[in-house]
Amino acid sequence: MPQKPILVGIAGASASGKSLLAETLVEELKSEHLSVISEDSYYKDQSHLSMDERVLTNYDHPDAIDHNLMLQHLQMLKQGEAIQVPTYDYSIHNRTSETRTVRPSRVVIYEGILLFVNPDVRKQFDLRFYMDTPLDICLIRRLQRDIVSRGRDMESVISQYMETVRPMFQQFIEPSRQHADLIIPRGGKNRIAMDLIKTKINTLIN
Ligand SMILES: Nc1ncnc2c1ncn2[C@@H]1O[C@H](COP(=O)(O)OP(=O)(O)O)[C@@H](O)[C@H]1O
Ligand SMILES: O=c1ccn([C@@H]2O[C@H](COP(=O)(O)O)[C@@H](O)[C@H]2O)c(=O)[nH]1
Repeated sequence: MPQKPILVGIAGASASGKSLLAETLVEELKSEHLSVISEDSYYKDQSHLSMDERVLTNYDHPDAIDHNLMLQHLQMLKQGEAIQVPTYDYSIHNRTSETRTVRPSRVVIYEGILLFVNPDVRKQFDLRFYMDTPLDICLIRRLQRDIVSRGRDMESVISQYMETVRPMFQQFIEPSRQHADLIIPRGGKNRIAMDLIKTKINTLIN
């Protein structure tokens, strides 16, 4: 009988601490039981566009993400099947030619800004968490992270933030918090929230 994993979704603004929460759960729970997948892996292929055109894509709009493929993957995991997750390179704003095999571990965590916007996708998650970190803190963290790790400069991070990141947060991401089971204030270092989530996941695993 194939294993049917528990699917966990962590949504919230960019740089709200979604990845940190997911990574901390992997560290603190038995890691062989957990896999983490980023929604960013599902950005649509942009090989047909030049670099100048890719820079203009609105990466915070639901249309930028292949939620059909994500839905198919979530359903496959539920049936105990392994999936081939695309890999994404932020420095070229495109998928690479590689994929990553993810097997249906006991718990599969998806983290991403737009996970709860599409009704078919969000209903696949058994547990839905929303990181409720103040936007000014997210912006400061995003500036640091994107310059250090995603090959960006300050001017491009700020202009993208004003043109798309903030308006799309207000239009799509913030309203999607109503679909969460648990709202997590202060982000990925909220010890009490972390312990509650670990207890819940342990109960479901055992
Ligand atoms: N509670 C926190 N305190 C300090 N730094 C944090 C906290 N949460 C996240 N960070 C840092 O902020 C940046 C963005 O966090 P990350 O988890 O990558 O956000 P997301 O996955 O939501 O985009 C990272 O550099 C991370 O280490
Ligand atoms: O090519 C790209 C792809 C995405 N982005 C930005 O990434 C964030 C989502 O990732 P988080 O890890 O949740 O921050 C989104 O706000 C996009 O604007 C990008 O800049 N370039």
